[in-house]
Amino acid sequence: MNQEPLIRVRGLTNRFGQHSVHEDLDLDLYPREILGVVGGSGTGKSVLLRSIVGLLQPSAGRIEVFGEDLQRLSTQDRSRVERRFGVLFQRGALFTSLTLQENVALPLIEHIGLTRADAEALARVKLALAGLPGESATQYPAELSGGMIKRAALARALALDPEVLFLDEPTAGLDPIAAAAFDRLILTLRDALGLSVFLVTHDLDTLYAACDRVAVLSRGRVLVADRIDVVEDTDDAWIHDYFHGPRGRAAHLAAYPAEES
Ligand SMILES: Nc1ncnc2c1ncn2[C@@H]1O[C@H](COP(=O)(O)OP(=O)(O)OP(=O)(O)O)[C@@H](O)[C@H]1O
Repeated sequence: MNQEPLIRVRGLTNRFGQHSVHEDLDLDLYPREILGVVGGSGTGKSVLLRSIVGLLQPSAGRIEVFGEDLQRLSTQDRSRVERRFGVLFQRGALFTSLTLQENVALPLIEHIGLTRADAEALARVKLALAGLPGESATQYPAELSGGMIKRAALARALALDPEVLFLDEPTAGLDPIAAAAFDRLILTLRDALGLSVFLVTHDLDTLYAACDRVAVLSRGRVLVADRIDVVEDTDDAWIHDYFHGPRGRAAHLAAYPAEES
């Protein structure tokens, strides 16, 4: 890509005691791209996400975001940078005792100081943006399907108009139809809002349907980060098993039906 990356990770190292998760890891996220991050269980996908969004202090390395080195910033400047991120965590984490519009309004009240009425009005816009019907605004998470909860969590991640969206396994636990609809929503939001998306996933269909590039984590580093056709052809045992196993082949054929013979 001949653009400057929005996020540049260099030499990232993360260790927990004797356990090394990342060793000298490099990765870039470019403007308006959807980057899928995959790898076996425990390869450090979530730890990488948490390092970038500032929830985890890396053992070593540099993370530049919007041209600024996160580690060199004051706490105040860091939170200014981190406000430009929207994060959807693996377990959705909505407050069960709040309605959807109250959940989404919360960051608007806390971070921007909107009045409750204004925040809830804006929250309803965000819920609509995430594809939820108007009546869902006054519902509680327990009243909703898994797919709707994911959409509500996405609406909350979008509350502060982020430039970069971090999604940790957004389609986990969704049925295939809801998962495919969520993939389309991510694409639509990227196109409409010009977002860049860092998407940790195990979902092969999401990789084919939504991602511009795929980064594979293995043995503490990024083994390859490229278009999916290049990644598929990378000579590595895990990549071979993942992309050329039965599920991988099915996802590939769904994306390229003309190849079916
Ligand atoms: N705070 C922590 N303290 C100690 N070890 C940790 C901590 N956070 C993560 N780890 C370890 O780091 C490794 C990578 O964890 P991580 O959650 O990033 O994996 P992952 O690739 O996202 O896995 P999965 O696909 O199963 O979600 C794991 O071995 C995990 O136990």
